[in-house]
Amino acid sequence: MLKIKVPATSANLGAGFDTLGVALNLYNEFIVEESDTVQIETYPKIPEFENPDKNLFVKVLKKTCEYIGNDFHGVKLTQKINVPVSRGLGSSATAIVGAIVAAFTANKKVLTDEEFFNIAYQFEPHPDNLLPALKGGFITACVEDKKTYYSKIPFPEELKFVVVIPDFELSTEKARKVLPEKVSLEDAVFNVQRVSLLISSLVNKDFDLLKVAMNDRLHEPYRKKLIPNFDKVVENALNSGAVGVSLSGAGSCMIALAKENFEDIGKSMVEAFNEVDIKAEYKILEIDKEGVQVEF
Ligand SMILES: Nc1ncnc2c1ncn2[C@@H]1O[C@H](COP(=O)(O)OP(=O)(O)OP(=O)(O)O)[C@@H](O)[C@H]1O
Ligand SMILES: N[C@@H](CCO)C(=O)O
Repeated sequence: MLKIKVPATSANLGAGFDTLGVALNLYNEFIVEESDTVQIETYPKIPEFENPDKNLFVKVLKKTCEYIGNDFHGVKLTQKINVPVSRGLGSSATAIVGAIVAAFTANKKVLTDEEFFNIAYQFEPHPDNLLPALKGGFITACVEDKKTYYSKIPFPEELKFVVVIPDFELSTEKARKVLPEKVSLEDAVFNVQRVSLLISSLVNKDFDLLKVAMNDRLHEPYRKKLIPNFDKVVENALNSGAVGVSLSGAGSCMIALAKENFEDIGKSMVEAFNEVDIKAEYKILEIDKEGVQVEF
């Protein structure tokens, strides 16, 4: 029996589109036991996830066994799901990372980064979610000539994340379809300037710069049409003391960075969604430094 615990992630942080990601202390747990058939239980119950042909964890587990060269006979999988699904908190990355690590651990194989990406990218081509889920912490990544390069960035202990979770799903697929194929040089420069400032202001603890540094022109202007009252959520969070706010991943969650007033910020973001008749809840989270954890 293996117990795999994988953290939620928040990709982008505004200007770091497809580049930056952070692991959060909210976890999905996957309990993996030997079986000759595929049996899946989810807590809370999500019938779609109990379908052996559709479950992402099982698909990745099968593919990884094939990659390793072992026949896949079945699995008894128990999922304890705490990461909201299709909300921009890396739920798919938890399943992909969990399954790859489970298969390598069960087969007593060492997982290299290259092997990890070879398998993981067949399911999700976004290192900004995959890497924090695997390694923990705050990570910047890029892919060049099919190779992934990444580096961990120290994250200031002073900051916490206030995440507002609206009561509607937004798949990454849908949120990518609204993006333009080309952007202007002006918008590209806008983001290069801000993502550089974002990293520097976090490392140097110049938190007053984050409000500007998290601004983005590559994805949020297009995606905010899918998030009712987006601007008001941002405004309320900043007025309640957040130092920066962005969409989390591809949405629908939004995430505020703050040193204090966490409850007020969370309530104010929920209120903005409630104004347009959308139920929402908030969570106050911290960075997860460890990434995926395995218990035998
Ligand atoms: N615990 C899980 N078990 C099996 N499949 C899952 C699980 N969690 C998520 N998935 C799969 O991942 C899909 C959601 O992935 P999607 O990339 O759209 O959103 P996300 O990962 O939550 O958000 P983002 O990528 O923006 O952070 C679900 O529809 C489901 O197919
Ligand atoms: N960087 C990705 C993360 C979602 O997987 C996006 O924003 O589409």
